[in-house]
Amino acid sequence: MRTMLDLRGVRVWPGFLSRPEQDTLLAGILSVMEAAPPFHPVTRWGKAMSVAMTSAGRFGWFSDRRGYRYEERHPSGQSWPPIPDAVLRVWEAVAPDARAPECCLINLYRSGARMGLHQDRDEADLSQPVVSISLGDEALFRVGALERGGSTESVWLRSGDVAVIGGSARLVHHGIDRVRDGSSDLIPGGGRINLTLRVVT
Ligand SMILES: O=C(O)CCC(=O)C(=O)O
Ligand SMILES: [Fe+2]
Repeated sequence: MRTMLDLRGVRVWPGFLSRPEQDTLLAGILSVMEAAPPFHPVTRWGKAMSVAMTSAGRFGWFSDRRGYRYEERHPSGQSWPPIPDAVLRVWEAVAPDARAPECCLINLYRSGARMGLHQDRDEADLSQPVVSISLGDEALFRVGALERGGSTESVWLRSGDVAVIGGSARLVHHGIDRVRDGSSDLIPGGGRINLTLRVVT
């Protein structure tokens, strides 16, 4: 029996993936990163994000001075690589009723990277969940409310944990306050990789 935590409606399964499963996922993601190298998107305000990103799937998440959006091509001009099968299996296991994911956003947190509180709202169909897979160093994940401000709750996400941001929690504010350097040996060069699978259209 798996345990599930409920964090303001965000469902978290600690230890969802075994170490061999994490290794398989990581191998697929490292080949995506070779074909579509991570880059630091720039926000509307002209500031580069501390998290490096790339994507797999039909769409990739992108930001520059024009704002946040999904793009069909990596900045190199090439289409994004396909989402690895092992990653799709996780989506099917935790979101069996959902449509097929169209984007796997790959967030690479090297030392000092963080992600401020935000909502995932660049997708057209908000009835579809966002599935998040954590690999590598532990990260302090903060979840707030649907509205801005108010109280928040945090949990450490560890390598192999899976979270689903869906249903009534689909638009909750969330972010990564900090990552514990050296807490995992999974990622070559250290750090954390988070995958978020999304239906975009
Ligand atoms: O890194 C994480 O665990 C969260 C990532 C996230 O919220 C996002 O990519 O929108
Ligand atoms: Fe998010």
